[in-house]
Amino acid sequence: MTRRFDAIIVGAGQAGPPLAGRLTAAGWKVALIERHLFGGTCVNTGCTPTKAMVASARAIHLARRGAEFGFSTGGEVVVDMARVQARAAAISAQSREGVRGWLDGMDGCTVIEGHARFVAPDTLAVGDEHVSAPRIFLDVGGRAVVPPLPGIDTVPFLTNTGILALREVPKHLAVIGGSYIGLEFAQMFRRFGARVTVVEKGPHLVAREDEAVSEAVRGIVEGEGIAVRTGAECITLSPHEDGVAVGVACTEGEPEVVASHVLLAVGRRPNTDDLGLEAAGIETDERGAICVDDGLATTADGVWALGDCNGRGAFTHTAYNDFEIVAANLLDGGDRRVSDRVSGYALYTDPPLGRVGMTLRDARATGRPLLVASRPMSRVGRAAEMGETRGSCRRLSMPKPGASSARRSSASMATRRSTASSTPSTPARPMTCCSGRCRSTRRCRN
Ligand SMILES: Cc1cc2nc3c(=O)[nH]c(=O)nc-3n(C[C@H](O)[C@H](O)[C@H](O)COP(=O)(O)OP(=O)(O)OC[C@H]3O[C@@H](n4cnc5c(N)ncnc54)[C@H](O)[C@@H]3O)c2cc1C
Ligand SMILES: NC(=O)c1ccc[n+]([C@@H]2O[C@H](COP(=O)([O-])OP(=O)(O)OC[C@H]3O[C@@H](n4cnc5c(N)ncnc54)[C@H](O)[C@@H]3O)[C@@H](O)[C@H]2O)c1
Repeated sequence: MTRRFDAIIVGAGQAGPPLAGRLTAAGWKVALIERHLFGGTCVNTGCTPTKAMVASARAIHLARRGAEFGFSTGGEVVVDMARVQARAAAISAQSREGVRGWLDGMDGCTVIEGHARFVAPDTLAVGDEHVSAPRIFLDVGGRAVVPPLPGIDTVPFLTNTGILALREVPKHLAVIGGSYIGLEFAQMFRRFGARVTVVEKGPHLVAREDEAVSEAVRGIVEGEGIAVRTGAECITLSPHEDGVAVGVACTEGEPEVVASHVLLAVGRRPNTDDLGLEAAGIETDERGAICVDDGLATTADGVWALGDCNGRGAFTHTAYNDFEIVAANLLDGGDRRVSDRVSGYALYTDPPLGRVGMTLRDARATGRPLLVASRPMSRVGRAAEMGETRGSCRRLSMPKPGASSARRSSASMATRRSTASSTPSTPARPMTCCSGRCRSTRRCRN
């Protein structure tokens, strides 16, 4: 039997539930299919538990700095990892139940639990059942990449999911990958009391940023006692009596790091390999990201892809903004485009790194005149009062072609007040449709 709806949404992550809300409010009959945890990555194994743990780590860090602020805790700060873990899990659970309750109570929304797979362009199978609709929205997210590092099959390792279940502080955590996930976990576990080594194959940490920003971040984490090994292009893993031997012999320094635990934080891949996309004629690029046009339509009529699975952003705020674009275009007669989005980035180390708009490197590459203003946090009065003088803030401005005053600007800052993660809607640089192979460019435009 096939159940018919006006629309089907696959995935209850960051874009699916709000889209269900808008569509049902417009009178559509909607099916929302989720195969695992409501709220998706962000709520269950991403933003929510990690930021809860970042908060524990920061409280612990501040307690250790008590003397500086004028108090004493009467001895060494003792970390109870099981309680840190339980606190984060409870905050996640509350959010997950909130998403589930919202969908269950949504008039016109049918929640179906199970793995969805296309069997025809307008039909998905979920277990023994078939559901069909003229409009289908994919919000299937992604999962941690596990690269074929030599020895990977011979040792235990963690990803962002497994590390959240640790109830004891690792003796020595080796973090492979020095970007968002790697650095957030590296700093929090260092503050929990672990020895931590970050192993990054590129020459810099957080390589999307300007070199000076990357080096400032490196200085901050090294200042807390985290060892950083960059340029580690030939990492090997092998069993060791004390855990895992991580070979980093290709760089200067010790050729091997022996860790009790290894975290892989080397990127994410979209959950598109088991969706039956070929049955609907939906194309993907070489990373498995679904090819979409500027309005997030896929290469199949009546199918859209939102969030991490379309490769056009990998943040909660970009997934949510995808929902806003699709809903505005379908329901409000809008003509919103992904290429109109100014990307905002936030790395929740402490101090956090926030950036909206271009890097200095990209701005310089335009060849246009630039105004650059920067200030170390050590020269900001409020930062000194808060004891938060690490890092700096910077603002870039460039005149619009033909305009006399500086109109476009970007800002990056590593400061306590840079934690906003919303995305402004002023024009940004153009983005390409797909990151690589796209057999059809019918819907792909810059
Ligand atoms: C450790 C970590 C920390 C992060 N921290 C931040 C942060 O601080 N700020 C930020 O902006 N971003 C952060 N992110 C990124 C953020 O979590 C993602 O960008 C966001 O969750 C993407 O939302 P989504 O809706 O695209 O996908 P997801 O949230 O991954 O949701 C996809 C859902 O689809 C379901 N699904 C998949 N396939 C199927 C199928 N075939 N049938 C049925 N259901 C299916 C999945 O079970 C899942 O529930 C973090 C990510 C990680 C891993
Ligand atoms: N604060 C946030 O908003 C936040 C937090 C966590 C995750 N996220 C999202 O999740 C995505 C994934 O994060 P991520 O940090 O895993 O990936 P990433 O793509 O941001 O960075 C991966 C890092 O691993 C390195 N790397 C790749 N292969 C390697 C190898 N074999 N050995 C050593 N290093 C290697 C890369 O050079 C890069 O520095 C991010 O792009 C981001 O969008 C966001």
